[in-house]
Amino acid sequence: MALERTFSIIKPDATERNLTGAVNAVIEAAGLRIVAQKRIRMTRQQAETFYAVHKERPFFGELVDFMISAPVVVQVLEGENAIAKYREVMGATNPANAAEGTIRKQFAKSVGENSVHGSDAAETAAVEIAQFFSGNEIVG
Ligand SMILES: Nc1ncnc2c1ncn2[C@@H]1O[C@H](COP(=O)(O)OP(=O)(O)OP(=O)(O)O)[C@@H](O)[C@H]1O
Repeated sequence: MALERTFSIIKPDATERNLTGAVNAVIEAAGLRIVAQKRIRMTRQQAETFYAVHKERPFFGELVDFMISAPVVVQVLEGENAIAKYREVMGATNPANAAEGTIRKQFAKSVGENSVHGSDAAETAAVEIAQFFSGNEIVG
């Protein structure tokens, strides 16, 4: 299986509680390599663009406000089957439904403040990576 890349965000609820390293430890223990990473404060426009697929959902405003409420860490993760593997490592969207050992089970506060994002498919991974990183910032 070829190496694959996925896009990850360590969300404001996690950066605020100083959990960046703890989340990264779970990522690395799962065999995923962090090939790009930066801490940023998302603009409202970046957050709205990133979550545009959810713009008709009732929680959209709350989601955008949350994503700009504190810094986030954006990342590119690389590994075999990285997209599916990271979704597994993150756990279910709602931490109440997340499996033991997953990032969301360990750290998420609620369905909204759920500590991490991970791309759901190869096409979205490519778009999301390109929204936040230029090619020379990714070092595999
Ligand atoms: N019912 C809800 N109330 C508040 N926020 C929600 C709700 N459902 C989803 N969200 C927020 O919107 C994000 C995107 O929802 P989606 O259903 O795509 O979940 P996901 O694919 O597990 O998460 P992500 O896209 O962040 O990896 C969730 O991670 C969460 O932060």
